[in-house]
Amino acid sequence: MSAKIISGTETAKEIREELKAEVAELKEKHNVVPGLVTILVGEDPASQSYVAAKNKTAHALGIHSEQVTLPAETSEEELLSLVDKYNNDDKIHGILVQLPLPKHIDESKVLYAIDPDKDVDGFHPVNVGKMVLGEQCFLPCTPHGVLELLTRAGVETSGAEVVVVGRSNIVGKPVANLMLQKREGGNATVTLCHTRTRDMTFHTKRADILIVAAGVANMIKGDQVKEGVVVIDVGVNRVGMSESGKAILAGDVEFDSVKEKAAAITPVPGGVGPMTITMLMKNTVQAAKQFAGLA
Ligand SMILES: Nc1nc2c(c(=O)[nH]1)N[C@@H](CN(C=O)c1ccc(C(=O)N[C@@H](CCC(=O)O)C(=O)O)cc1)CN2
Repeated sequence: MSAKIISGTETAKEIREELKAEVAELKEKHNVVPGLVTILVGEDPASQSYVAAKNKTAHALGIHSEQVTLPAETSEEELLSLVDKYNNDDKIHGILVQLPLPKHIDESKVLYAIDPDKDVDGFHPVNVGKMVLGEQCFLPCTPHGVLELLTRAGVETSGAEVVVVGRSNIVGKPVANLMLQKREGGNATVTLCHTRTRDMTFHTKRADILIVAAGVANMIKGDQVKEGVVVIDVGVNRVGMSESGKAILAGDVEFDSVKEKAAAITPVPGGVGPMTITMLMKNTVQAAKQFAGLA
C-alpha cells in the first residue's frame, strides 16, 4: 500500500480562501477589520520565520496585523506591560506571544496575562478549561489544525483507536482531549503515549489514527504501525542545512517506511505546519466577531 498524502498546504489554502471572503464581508457589512498582534522576543530563526509567516498570511487575508520584535534581554515586566497595552487596544482582537520565550521570562505568567477574549493561541487556562469542558472557546491552533485536516480528508474518528505520541501542553494533551470529545472529529478511543510509556510499539501498532508530536526526528518507523493507519505527523525537526542554506526538515515519523503501510499520511513540510498558521487566522476572525457582538 502507498499512502494518500494529506496535504496541509492544500487544505490550508482552501480554509484561507473561506477566511478571506469572511474578512471581506465583515469589513463591507459591519466595518469590522480583525486585528492581530504578534510579539516576538529574541532572535530564534525558526520563531522569526513563523512570526513572519503569520503576519504575511494575516496581510493576505485582509487582517490588520502588527508585529512587535523585542530583544532577548527584554524583562518579564516589560513584556507584561506590552501585553496589557494590547489587552486594552480595541483595534487588536488577537494577541500572540511567540513561544518559546527566553529562559528568564516565566512563560505561564505571560500567557495568563493575555485577556482570554484575545487569546487566539488558546493557551490561557480559561480557554484550556473551556476546551476540556467542550464549551465554545479558542482552540489551540495545531490541535485544531489536526482536527480540520482529518475532517476535511474524510477520516472517520468516531469509535476509532487514536494513539497520540507526546504530551505537550501545546499539542499532545489538547489533541488527545479534542479527539475524545462528543463532537464532530471526536468520539475516538484515545491513548496518550509519552517518554515513560513502557512499550510504545504495542500502542502505535493498535492505532487506526496515529498522531505524533514528540519532537524527535524520524522516531516512528514503518514496523511500528499497522496496515491502513492514518498518520498525522506534527513534528518539524531541523535535521541539517542544504547547500543553499535552507533548513532540511524531518517529521517525527519516518515518512518513507511508514507511507508504505499507511492509508494516508501528512508530509513534513506541508502537513500540519501550514494548518497551525491558518487556524490562528480563523481564531483571530472569531475574536473580532465576538468583540463586535457578531459571533
Ligand atoms: N505562540 C505560539 N508559539 C508556538 C506555536 C504556536 O502555535 N503558538 N507553535 C510552534 C511553532 N509554530 C507556530 O508558531 C509553527 C510551526 C511550524 C509551522 C510551519 O508552517 N511549518 C512548515 C515548515 C516551515 C519551515 O520551513 O520551518 C511545515 O511544516 O510545512 C508553522 C508554525 C511553536 N511555537
